[in-house]
Order: sequence, then C-alpha cells, then structure tokens
Amino acid sequence: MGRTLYDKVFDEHVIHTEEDGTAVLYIDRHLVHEVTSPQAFEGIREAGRKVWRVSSIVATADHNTPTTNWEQGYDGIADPISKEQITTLDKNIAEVGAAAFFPFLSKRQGIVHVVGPENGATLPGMTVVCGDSHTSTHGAFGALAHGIGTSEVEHVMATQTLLAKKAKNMLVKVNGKVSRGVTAKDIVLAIIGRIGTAGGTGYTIEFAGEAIRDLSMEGRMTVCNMAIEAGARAGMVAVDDKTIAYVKGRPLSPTGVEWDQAEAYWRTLYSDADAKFDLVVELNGADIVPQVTWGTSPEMVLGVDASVPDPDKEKDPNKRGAIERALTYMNLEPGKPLGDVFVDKVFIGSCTNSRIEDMREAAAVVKNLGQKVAKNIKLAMVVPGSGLVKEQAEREGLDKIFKAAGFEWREPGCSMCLAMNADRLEPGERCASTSNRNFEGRQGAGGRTHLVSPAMAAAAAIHGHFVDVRKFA
Ligand SMILES: CC(C)[C@H](C(=O)O)[C@@H](O)C(=O)O
Ligand code: SF4
Repeated sequence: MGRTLYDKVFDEHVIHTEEDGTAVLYIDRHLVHEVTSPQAFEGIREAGRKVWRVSSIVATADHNTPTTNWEQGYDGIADPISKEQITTLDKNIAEVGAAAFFPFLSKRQGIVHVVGPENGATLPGMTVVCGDSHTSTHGAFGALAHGIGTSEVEHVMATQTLLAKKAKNMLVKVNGKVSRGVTAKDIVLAIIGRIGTAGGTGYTIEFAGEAIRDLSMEGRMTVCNMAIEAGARAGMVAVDDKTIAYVKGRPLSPTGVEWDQAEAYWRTLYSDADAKFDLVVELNGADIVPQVTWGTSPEMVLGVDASVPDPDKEKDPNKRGAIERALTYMNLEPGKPLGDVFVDKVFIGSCTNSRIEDMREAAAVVKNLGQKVAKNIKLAMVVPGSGLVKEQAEREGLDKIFKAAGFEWREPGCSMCLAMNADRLEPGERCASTSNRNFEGRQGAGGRTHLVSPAMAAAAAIHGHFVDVRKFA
C-alpha cells in the first residue's frame, strides 16, 4: 500500500520501535533559541555529557531581542531578564558550537523559523525540531518538523534522537484557486475556522490541493506555521519544483554530487496516489474570503464581510459561554460588522508573516491606497523576520513606502507577537496583527488581538478599521 509524505519521512528516521509503538527517531536539524535552551544546556553540562552532533544545531536569538536601539548594542536591551537570556545563549554556543549561529545584532539574525529556511538549515525530508511550537513552519519543505519541550531539547542534544509516537494522517485539500487579495494567511485561518483548534489533535496534517500548490514557499510556510493552531504538531507540504528552487544555493544546502543525490531523494517526497489518510477535509479556494479573528482563539474567525457572532444564536451552552467570554474580553457587540471594528495598533511581523513576500504584500496595499496611517492608529509597525528580509525589503524600497505612510520600520525579531520584548499592547488596546495567536494577553496584558493577513493589516492601518482588501487587490 502507498505511503503518505508523513509516513515516508517518519519511516526514514526510525532507529528502533518499542512493542507499544514508541519509536526512537533520528533528528537531523536542531534549531535553538534563547528562551527554551538555557536549562537544556545546563542539564547537559551538569550531567557531564557532550552534545551528540554539534553540526545539527542552528541557533539565533529572537524572542527577547529589541526592535529598536540596535546602535546601543547590548545596552539597548532594557529588560535584564531578556538581556540575560540573550547573553546566556551567546555563552552556550561559544562553549558548545553550532553549524551556524546568528546572534543578536548580526546581519542574519532573526526569528528562528524565518532564519532556518533562509539559510538552508531546513531541507526536504529532514526531521527538524526546536523548543518552539511554531517549528511546524518548516514542514512547508516536506520536512517532519515540530516543537519539543525543554527536557526534549536536552534529550536531542545528548542523543540526537527523540521518542515519538506516530500521529495519524490528515489531508487538508484546498481545491481550485483563491480570489485576488486572498492569501496563505486567509487560507490557514479558514482551515482553522473549519476544523477548530482541536481539529488536528493527534494528526500530522498534509496541506494539498491547487490553492496550496499555487502558493510560494513563503506562503506554504505561513500555512504550516499555523498547523499547531489547528491542534496538529506538524503540518507538511509535498516537495515540488518550488521547494527545490528555494533551497538551491542556500548557505547550508548541499552542493555538487551531494546536491544531485539529495534532489533525487527529495523528489520522492509526496504522498503516493494510493496512500491512505485517516481523515480528509476539503475546502474550496474560491469560497475563502479575507479572514479576521473576532475572539480569543484562532478558530474564532470569520470573513471580513461577516459580523461579530451573536452568542444567543448558539445552542451549545459551552460554545455560547466561550463566545460570551471572548466578546467581553474583546469588547465587541454581537452583530457588529467586522468592517466597523476600529483598531489602535497594527503589527506586521512574526514567524507567520514577516518574510519578504509578506513585506511586499503589505507595502503594495499601502502604495495602492496612497494615504497615510489613519489618525486613530497610535502605532503601526513593520518588523521584518530577519536581517536578510530587512535588507532585501530595503533594496526594493519597501521601507520607504512604509515610513512615508507613517509606519515604523523596525529591527527583526518576534516583537509584538508575544510581547517578550518592549513591544506590546497596553490594556484595552486593539490590534490588527499578522501573528498567529490571539489568546487573552498574548500581545500584552489586557490587549485585544485580531489576526489577519499582511494585506489586511496594512489596509486596516490606512483606514483605521478593517476593510475587505479584495476591493483594491
Ligand atoms: C517561547 C516559545 C516556547 C513559544 C512557543 O513554543 O511557541 C513562543 O514562540 C510562542 O509563540 O508562544
Ligand atoms: S514570532 Fe511569535 S509565534 Fe513565532 S516564534 Fe516568535 S513568539 Fe513564537
């Protein structure tokens, strides 16, 4: 019987299987950031162990790095805990080593999930782990990539393996084409709206169908990035010409004969026609509208042309309670058109939407509209995902478009995605954000997050409220 893409990559990495089905998986790539690695390095040191394969490690500092004041160097990191996490990573990598390290202030620094693929650290068919739930992003390359906990980070460092129970296979097929102005972010939000945040629990999701094949690698990363918000630890997309073209020539990609061998193998990384999925979900690309979340979970999402839901119309008492609670937190009245929701801040960034294509998409909207950021917007910020994205965007003059319209153009990092650095929402502030989580307090205590695409965020900044970008896409 045929195998799925997930079956193939999983099987290829099994070293041993216990009777209860627990497998010992070999790990090819270990991505490391400053938040979830200190205890792991400490544990290794205390146990007197060595890191098994230093060349599997690629590290960067991202969550705590400031997005301003880089000219002040490490003195520009105001928060002492943030500073300590960043310098601890520097020390740990100095001691242990890595295949590549992109420290704070270096040109290639950035969000680990942007930096990995950009440098060829993520390759098709690899097992990729990181102490970070959005490691699912790397599945866009036909890699098996997922987040791990800090104790597992230590386990991988010490043994190069991970204990894993095989997940079930889910296929999410997005058929046909999407309309202009509908992006990868809208596709994945629509998927989460359909299957819910627990829909993917226990599964690895393969995203397929014409609308997914049509996406660039950047777009596929946006989709896989949010597989975790759909409950699946890993999301994957089959390898095709776009995948191969993206990885070719990157610093850590193979070259010469090794490239040829690798490419031949990578081209086998798709689900066989007779592979069996435990669950298949299909969506119609043409039905997907630019999405806006209205609540405090990514599944609380609707098209921008819809209105805030009315809890009284929900029969299930649990769901009704959740809607009521979310609307209270979000300070939204049932029935209010989403297009009438005004925002205070706009954040364009995060590992979901801070790649060059996202920057282009947002800048194109700003340019098309030809106006400045609306008066009611206190802050509109664009935070590129890495130093390389920033540099590329500046080469294309995108920074000038943003700055001329009144956006702030910042240094790379996680920034206001989770407010571990100085960028945050104040209590009660409402934000149009291109990030992936809208939980209570995610962007700062009492802050209210609406998840949208970069184009939608840019348009909200100019209009001051949500608008349907299909009107001017
Ligand atoms: C800090 C890290 C452990 C966390 C994650 O695992 O995802 C963060 O990146 C997030 O997005 O909430
Ligand atoms: S950008 Fe946000 S979601 Fe991504 S790794 Fe950083 S904090 Fe996590």
